[in-house]
Amino acid sequence: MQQPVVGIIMGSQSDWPTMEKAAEMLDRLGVAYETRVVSAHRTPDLLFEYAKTASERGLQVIIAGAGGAAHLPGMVASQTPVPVLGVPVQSRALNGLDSLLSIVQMPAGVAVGTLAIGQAGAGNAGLLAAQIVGLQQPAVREAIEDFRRAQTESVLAHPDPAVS
Ligand SMILES: Nc1c(C(=O)O)ncn1[C@@H]1O[C@H](COP(=O)(O)O)[C@@H](O)[C@H]1O
Repeated sequence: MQQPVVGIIMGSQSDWPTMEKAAEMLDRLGVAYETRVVSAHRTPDLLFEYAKTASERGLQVIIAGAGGAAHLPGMVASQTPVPVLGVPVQSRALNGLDSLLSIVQMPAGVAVGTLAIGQAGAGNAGLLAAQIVGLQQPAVREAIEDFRRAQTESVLAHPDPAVS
């Protein structure tokens, strides 16, 4: 098995239906990844250990998804030089607006690249992670170009909606 270069982490097992979209994208683009449940609130020691060892373990990007009081991406970013992409998971109470604001409003000096709420954001986090990894892996760059070509062809294959 290939050494993972992307870490997909999430605050709870309940985030997996969202975060699996990131995994699916990485599978499609041929990028090796690992998945873990890590929570700033419920498993703080594990969070610190995960973030502090990420770089030496070969991770090049971390995708962190969390919902509600979503402190996970920011806390991970504070403990590693590896770039962190944050995915706001859609919460039941506030539809993910709470998650989005928690992740996007980082203080200056600690960066998290924030994606859109929910599955679309998770898929795009996978794509963006692959683009970062692709800077050093030509095969991944080619897979991204193939993906884009297929996407364009699929849009063009559908007829335009009729105007009545
Ligand atoms: N936001 C966080 C963090 C964190 O930021 O560390 N840990 C768990 N959670 C979030 O709590 C929500 C509910 O979790 P449960 O479904 O386990 O109750 C999840 O969306 C998770 O990401």
